[in-house]
Amino acid sequence: MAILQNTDLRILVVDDQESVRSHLSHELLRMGVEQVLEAASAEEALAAFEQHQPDLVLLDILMPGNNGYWIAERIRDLEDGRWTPIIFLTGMDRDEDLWEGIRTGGDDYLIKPVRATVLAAKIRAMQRLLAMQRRLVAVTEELYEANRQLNSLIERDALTGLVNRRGFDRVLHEQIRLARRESTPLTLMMCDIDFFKQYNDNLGHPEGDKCLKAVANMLARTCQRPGDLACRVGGEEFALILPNTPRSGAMMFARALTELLASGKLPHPASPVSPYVTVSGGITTCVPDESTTSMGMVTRADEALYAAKALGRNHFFSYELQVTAKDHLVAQR
Ligand SMILES: Nc1nc2c(ncn2[C@@H]2O[C@H](COP(=O)(O)OP(=O)(O)OP(=O)(O)O)[C@@H](O)[C@H]2O)c(=O)[nH]1
Repeated sequence: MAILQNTDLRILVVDDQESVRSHLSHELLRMGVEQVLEAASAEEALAAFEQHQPDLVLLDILMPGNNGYWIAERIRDLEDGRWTPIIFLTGMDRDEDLWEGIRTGGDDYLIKPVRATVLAAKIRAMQRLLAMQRRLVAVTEELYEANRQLNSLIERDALTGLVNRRGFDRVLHEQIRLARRESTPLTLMMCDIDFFKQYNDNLGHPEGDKCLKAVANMLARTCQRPGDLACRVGGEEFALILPNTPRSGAMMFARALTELLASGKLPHPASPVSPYVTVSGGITTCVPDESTTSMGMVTRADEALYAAKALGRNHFFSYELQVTAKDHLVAQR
């Protein structure tokens, strides 16, 4: 009669004696175990363990070659965050043997001959522990995923969907470290919608929100490489973190953004500089060294943005560019 319930259990029986293995297999199947695997040596046991990942192992101790203690230790090494119950089934009845069995990784220790009901009870107890352990793993994974989602929400701007100031601070810090380690150029671009106050005053706050979303969308579209990141760092202020981007690349980026905005033709009836929405941008590029900080880069980009505004807005400005680009890009020094 099947005395074990819900036994989709796969059990590995390790014993060098064929008669013991087949007797145990027969008993286990009679109890209701779904599948029994047999191994006659340490090598066979480990191969079967790796290939079939049994739910439980019944392990003899005295065998030619490596013994059961050795197998238990290897099994514990092979488990990667998992836990497989191991029950020793042996004729060795000294307390020291039992101690060694538990020490090397066994979870229980039974002395042969073992009555079927006792074995079934022990397996049942292990099944319960196994179910708890699996639930714990599942809950840990759920928690990890929930935490990941929470973190990404915390770093997201609700209106535009871009990374917010908090995420910007973290990523910029990380990218400075990375660029310093790899000696690669890092570009930071701070952008600001021109005369946005007038936009709001003229068309109303809801339209202002739509405009912010549209500009955010364009910024995100301009970020084409996987490392590029568009962020909303303030009301109508955006930042772009562009790893591995030298000054020439920063200039191309600014041009692409300006062209995208120009083609978008978002009406801005209150703007003194254009009938359409424009942005100004401050750019800084460097190969970070020990003295480079997030705050230093942001300050430098902000100063460049201020200069771009002073030049009449609808400009990108960098203190570090060597050449003057046509139209909207201005370089100095
Ligand atoms: N619609 C909307 N407006 C916002 C939001 N956050 C900030 N603003 C507005 O953005 C405007 C920013 O104004 P200013 O800092 O004077 O900037 P500006 O008018 O663009 O001037 P310049 O940058 O010098 O061209 C303010 O009117 C804010 O109310 C938002 O989430 N939605």
